[in-house]
Amino acid sequence: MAQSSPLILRLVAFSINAANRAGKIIRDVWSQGELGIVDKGKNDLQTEADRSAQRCIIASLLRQFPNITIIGEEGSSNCEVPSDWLVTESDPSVLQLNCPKEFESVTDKEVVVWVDPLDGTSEYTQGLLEHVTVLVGIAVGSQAVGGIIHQPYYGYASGAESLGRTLWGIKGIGVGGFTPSIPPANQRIIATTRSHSNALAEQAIEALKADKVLCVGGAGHKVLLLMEGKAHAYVFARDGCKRWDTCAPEAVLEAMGGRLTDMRGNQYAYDHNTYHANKGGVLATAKGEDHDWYIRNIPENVRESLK
Ligand SMILES: Nc1ncnc2c1ncn2[C@@H]1O[C@H](COP(=O)(O)O)[C@@H](OP(=O)(O)O)[C@H]1O
Ligand SMILES: [Mg+2]
Ligand SMILES: [Mg+2]
Ligand SMILES: [Mg+2]
Repeated sequence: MAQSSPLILRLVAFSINAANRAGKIIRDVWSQGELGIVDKGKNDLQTEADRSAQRCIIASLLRQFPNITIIGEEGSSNCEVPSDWLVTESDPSVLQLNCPKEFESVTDKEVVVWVDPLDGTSEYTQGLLEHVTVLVGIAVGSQAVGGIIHQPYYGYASGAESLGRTLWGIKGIGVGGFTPSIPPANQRIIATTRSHSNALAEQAIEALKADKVLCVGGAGHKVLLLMEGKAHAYVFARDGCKRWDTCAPEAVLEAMGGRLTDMRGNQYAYDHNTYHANKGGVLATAKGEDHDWYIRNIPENVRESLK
């Protein structure tokens, strides 16, 4: 790995390959058919794919970057992994990028990596495989700066021979791995949960008077819809999402010019001392959308309940 590249570029470049490797593990677990489903709480599923993908990503990252803080959804993991799970290479094109001045001298101590090894677990167990993503978010201080969204089953529905794609973004640089697009004018398409709704979340969707509501799985997948021009906003007006769900999506979306906040317009903090729960809900809007319009039109009682 080019040691001369700034840490933030090395982390994104390496995490692209780690997320790809985790995506292959997710496909292998699915095709072997033994999902090993556990409910961690209430409607909070974990499978062998979540566990193994997390071990792959964290073991690989820790070998390359032993002094950074890593927080993974599936808790502390055994880092003794099969040797073919250990990633050692980085994406060469990201290492060559020009790093924004403000991130040039970021050190290990300032970095937190938030890992969601499989986002959209509920949909994965139901065979809605294109909703699944692998999320690696890189925070500097409290800010989400870099993100990787790997979609292991991209191309599955169209019968593509080679599956998967990896999107990345770095604030101040931009995005890669896909063709950014903005959603159509004069329409409002809202993406929301299909497996974790409640009365509050429904009330918010109702109030926004969408032309179309897309109920789909995964925080990564919903933000992907915003970045490909298929939805204008992602609205999740309840608790339940966590920092590992939003760190990577926030960084990639904002690197492209969109926004991700809680339902009151506040950004989440991603430093190592922060809470994990996104108690204020999730409101993300595509590039060019009026984020504040959505905040103004969320009923006051909903915003008040999500403090
Ligand atoms: N009430 C809840 N309990 C547990 N996890 C929740 C939740 N609400 C949302 N999430 C998590 O937030 C992510 C996006 O949710 P959704 O797909 O419903 O929009 C999913 O991440 P994971 O699949 O990584 O757990 C989901 O499990
Ligand atoms: Mg989960
Ligand atoms: Mg998730
Ligand atoms: Mg997950």
